[in-house]
Amino acid sequence: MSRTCPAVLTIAGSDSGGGAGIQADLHTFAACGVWGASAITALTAQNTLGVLATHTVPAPFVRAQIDAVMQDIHPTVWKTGMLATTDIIETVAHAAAEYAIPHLVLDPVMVATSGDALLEEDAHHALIHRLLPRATVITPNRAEAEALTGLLITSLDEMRAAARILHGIGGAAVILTGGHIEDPEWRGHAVDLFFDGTDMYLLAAERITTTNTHGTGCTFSAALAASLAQGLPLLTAAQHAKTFITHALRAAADYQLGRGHGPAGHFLLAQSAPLDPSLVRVVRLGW
Ligand SMILES: Nc1ncnc2c1ncn2[C@@H]1O[C@H](COP(=O)(O)OP(=O)(O)OP(=O)(O)O)[C@@H](O)[C@H]1O
Ligand SMILES: Cc1ncc(COP(=O)(O)O)c(N)n1
Repeated sequence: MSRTCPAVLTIAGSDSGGGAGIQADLHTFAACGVWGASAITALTAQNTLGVLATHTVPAPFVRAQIDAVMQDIHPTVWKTGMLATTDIIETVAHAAAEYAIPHLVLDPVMVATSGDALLEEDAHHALIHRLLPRATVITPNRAEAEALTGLLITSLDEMRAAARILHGIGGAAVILTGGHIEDPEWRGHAVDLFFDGTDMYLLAAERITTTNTHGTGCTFSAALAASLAQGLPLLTAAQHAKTFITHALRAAADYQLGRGHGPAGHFLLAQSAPLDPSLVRVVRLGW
């Protein structure tokens, strides 16, 4: 008897260096044991030092890729990364509505670690008003949450305020990732904030000392999408994603790939011990 294979569709940009975007997503899906299909929104000529050039895919061709995957492979979870333009955002929002996709993980990619723009300025409005209302969960980092809310976010309290605003905009759950935030009470930890409109939790794990952080946000949200495709509830999926990225950053801490920010070690995970969920502390907060 044949088994169903959990599958995720990532709709994102290609990183020629392999550390972020579509490539990070597919590495992560494979490491998490789910099938990864892809619809590419843009080609970036990129390495660990930065983005040298971008070539955007026309929106109808993004739609053609989505249709080809959906009419045959039927992934139940979509994950979006670099969407580049308003046209592509609107195309993805339409398609998500037409296919009544059960879970959409929206990683609101705007700017690369290197500082290069990955989303047109005038596309922020479409991201908030067209796609966010279709999402199950949005996974902004500090800079993205600041751009979407207008708040300055330097502490856990400000993360909580931003999560409440973001939830209020589109009704999606929020996981505000705190790789670039150091709350004084949580020194030495990388802390993410989870808010689904009912419960607020903090997810904390050791902060790994490494410059190999390229694609960290993509990897976290891809692991989240993979866990949803495997049927885990959202908070459990978030815990798994946090465990996965902590292991992947640990695995990457002592190797060198490129001269800039090297990638997380998705592939090294397969060579080491199984994931240890006790690495992540989950603390319930009032809101
Ligand atoms: N140095 C670190 N040690 C441990 N975990 C980290 C570290 N940096 C980031 N993380 C974790 O990685 C995930 C993504 O975090 P982050 O907020 O850095 O996303 P991002 O800014 O989109 O990533 P990127 O650096 O790729 O742009 C979160 O779970 C965060 O807590
Ligand atoms: C195609 C693509 N998608 C996403 C990112 C963000 O990743 P990071 O913030 O680590 O640069 C990127 N650099 N390139």
